[in-house]
Amino acid sequence: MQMIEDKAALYRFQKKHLCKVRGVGITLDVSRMGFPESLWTDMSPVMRGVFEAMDALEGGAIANPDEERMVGHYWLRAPHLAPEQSLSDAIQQTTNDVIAMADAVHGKEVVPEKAARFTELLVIGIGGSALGPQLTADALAGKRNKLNPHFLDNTDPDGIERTLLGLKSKLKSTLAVVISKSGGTPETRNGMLLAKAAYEAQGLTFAKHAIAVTGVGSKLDQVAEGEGWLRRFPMWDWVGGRTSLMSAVGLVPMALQGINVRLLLEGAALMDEATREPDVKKNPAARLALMWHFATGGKGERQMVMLPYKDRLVLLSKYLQQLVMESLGKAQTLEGDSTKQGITVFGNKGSTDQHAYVQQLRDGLDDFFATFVVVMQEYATPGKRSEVEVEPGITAGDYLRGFYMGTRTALYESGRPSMTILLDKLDAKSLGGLLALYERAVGYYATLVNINAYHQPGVEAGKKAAGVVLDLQKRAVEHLRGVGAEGMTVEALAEALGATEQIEDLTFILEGLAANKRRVKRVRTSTYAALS
Ligand SMILES: O=P(O)(O)OC[C@H]1O[C@](O)(CO)[C@@H](O)[C@@H]1O
Repeated sequence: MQMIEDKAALYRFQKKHLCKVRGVGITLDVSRMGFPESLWTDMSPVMRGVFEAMDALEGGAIANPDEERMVGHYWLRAPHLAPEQSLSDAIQQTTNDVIAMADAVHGKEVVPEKAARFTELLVIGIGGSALGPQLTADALAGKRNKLNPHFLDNTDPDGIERTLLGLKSKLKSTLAVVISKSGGTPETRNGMLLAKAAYEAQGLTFAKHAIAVTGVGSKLDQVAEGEGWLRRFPMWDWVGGRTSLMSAVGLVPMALQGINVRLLLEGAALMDEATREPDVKKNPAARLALMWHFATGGKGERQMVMLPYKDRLVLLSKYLQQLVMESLGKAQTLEGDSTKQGITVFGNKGSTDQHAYVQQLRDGLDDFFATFVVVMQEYATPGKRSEVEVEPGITAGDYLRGFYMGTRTALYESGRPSMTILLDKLDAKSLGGLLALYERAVGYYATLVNINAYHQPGVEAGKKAAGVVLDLQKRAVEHLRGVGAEGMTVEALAEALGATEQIEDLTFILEGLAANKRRVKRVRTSTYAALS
């Protein structure tokens, strides 16, 4: 990495290369990335093609060729840019409907079956249908939420039970929002069915407490319609799960919690305007993508370590993990040639990480670049508290900024690249801007390395394989039922089911059922029988 030893020269370099988006209060500082000054000019011709591809995408091209879909998340915050009037109308109508619905819930026009008002919000979804709402719920929570958010984002029965038990006496005043673009994701379906059972166990009708966000006509949509749920909001095939926060997927939970969704959309729209700038030096998303490209050699050679110095942003790295890794982790170029692409993302929060993995970042493997996310204003309303001084003239917040600066310097001194994203303050507008910045940087980077950022074929492979395993379980249990108390060895069972190649899976299935005292017991080593 190209270092600038002289502090005054480094300061001049930093000032020269700062990129500010004033309307959203976000500044990108790439001065510690160790790049040559010629990079912007060298990459400008390549970036022209990248900008053209983005223009085409925003204009409604089939930018996701494998799924033959348009890619329209930028229209969600600028509906007038959608390529068809019907799409603009649908976006505007949905946003208005979501806000009106949340107002009706807050104003007690929509009330639960057996309680005076809704006070809790149970969001059921996974991946792109959970990570954004989880991030915003934590980052933008007010002193008092209009509805308090809770999440079911897995098919772990213990995790689900824990959340539902936590809600127990409040379930009657809990509004469940089930979110699934496809409407067929098993984890979400399972969470919904377990939640439904909990409502019913308390004599409550789930439908009178439930809202669906899903594709029109999906399995979930049919269930919601058939059972007469409170509301259904649409999700469109031209919005990817990992970029769906600004569709009904994110707007419904955010609006119900009491977050100003219009401000979030405004921040994203402002960032979109700034990142459409064709001059690389003035375009923060282009700079970000180029920094990733420079740092990783365009081959993912370094990992992206996210270090937000803000507790409220602790979920940012999880959110970006999906956005970046599901988008960029690809095996084929756009032409179908073999490649191995991706950038590994991890992180937690500063300065907490100082006491965990920063030791390795400073002294160990040189295989990453750090991204510090720093929020200048400590509280939403500065100057309104009498601050505790932890040392004469020094507060906890001073320490937080001090640790950021200290860690940045320590990394630089050991030749480790880092960049900083500085937020003037954290609110719906700046968070909308920050997420829009990453969305576009991911899009630009994908074009730089010539891949489709908008599909996820690898995930589908795992889902199919899980389906095969569950089918094997059903057949195994059925067969053991006909065998009697003496049971069968796993080898004999595999033979009988014509599944000798799946004997490892079969063993794990039987062990899992026996461990949970469900349907199967182990009678001897490697021998199982059906539970009577
Ligand atoms: O919203 P859905 O269709 O339930 O999908 C949830 C998530 O599953 C994925 O397809 C990956 O399994 C993500 O891309 C998506 O965000």
